[in-house]
Amino acid sequence: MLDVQEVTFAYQHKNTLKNISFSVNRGAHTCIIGESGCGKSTLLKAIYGLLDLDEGKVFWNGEQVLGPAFNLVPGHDKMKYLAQEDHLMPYTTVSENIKKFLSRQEAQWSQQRTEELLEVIDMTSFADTKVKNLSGGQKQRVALAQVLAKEPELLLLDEPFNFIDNFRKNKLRRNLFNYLKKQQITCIFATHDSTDMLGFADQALVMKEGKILANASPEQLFNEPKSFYIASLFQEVNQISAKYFEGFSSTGYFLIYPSEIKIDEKGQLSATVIQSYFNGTNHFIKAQLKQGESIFFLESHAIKEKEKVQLCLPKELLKKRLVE
Ligand SMILES: Nc1ncnc2c1ncn2[C@@H]1O[C@H](COP(=O)(O)OP(=O)(O)OP(=O)(O)O)[C@@H](O)[C@H]1O
Repeated sequence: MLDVQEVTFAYQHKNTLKNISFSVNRGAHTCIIGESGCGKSTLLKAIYGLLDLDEGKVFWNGEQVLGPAFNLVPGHDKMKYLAQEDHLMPYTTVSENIKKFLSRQEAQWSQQRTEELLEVIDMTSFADTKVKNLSGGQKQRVALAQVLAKEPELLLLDEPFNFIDNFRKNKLRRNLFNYLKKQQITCIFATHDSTDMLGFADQALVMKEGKILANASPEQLFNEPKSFYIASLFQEVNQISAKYFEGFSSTGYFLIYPSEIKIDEKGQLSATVIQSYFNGTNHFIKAQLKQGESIFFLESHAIKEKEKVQLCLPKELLKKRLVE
């Protein structure tokens, strides 16, 4: 189990991590999500022991993880950390790059493990290709296989899919997280992408300006976001004043996703359509409420500019999406 206790850290004088505490159970997958610069990479480095903390402690299975001031070789030996930049050997093949990191060297075992990891990263056909001839996304996948090769107990991944195209990303995410669950490897990964979080994390930590704003399951964060910042991690969200609805306070607002709003002649809100954007499955419609604010919703067909619509927000959602 990982136990992070009241960790505070500053690069110069500005605190980058502020009083961070959380724990992760063995085999669980935890995602750290938040806007650029909020401290995700710094938190991963703190967990791995690459930083000397100003305050607080990190424990892995009861043993304290110490920073570089106490460790000749920074980084905990039961963990592996994959940074955003890779350290591959460009003039050797993909297979050799993976083999070099295997914990044992017997030929047959080593060959089997390499083949297994090539499958996880979906690069079996590139086994004999030199790394210098790979694309950025392919290199990122080889770097991923290298950290898996060491059979870590805890895997720390910093934006592991950011150079990988959408087509490959889905398969890679499924392969990787299934492999980690099978091997009972605990994983903490930083991401900007809510799809990484929704489908593959058991627990999500939302960070903003060096603090943890929320620690919950991805479903809970999606269904009951406590702030506009949290809801916006998932998709463009509507922030609609509560004063337009009978029985609610005049200061609060509702957070409603575009897909949850329906056109209905008995709907509570009157709006005028401004523009329709085709997104492949639906049309994303921007409209203006009669009170002046913008509102976004989804429809199966495009709607002409200036057309008047009545919009309905499901009553059952209003209570749990009210932010005071
Ligand atoms: N080596 C460093 N020296 C000084 N400041 C740093 C250093 N590394 C990061 N920072 C600053 O610390 C803050 C947090 O950076 P960090 O890289 O942890 O954010 P992040 O959430 O991982 O961002 P991104 O999503 O863009 O990778 C930023 O303001 C950044 O400029």
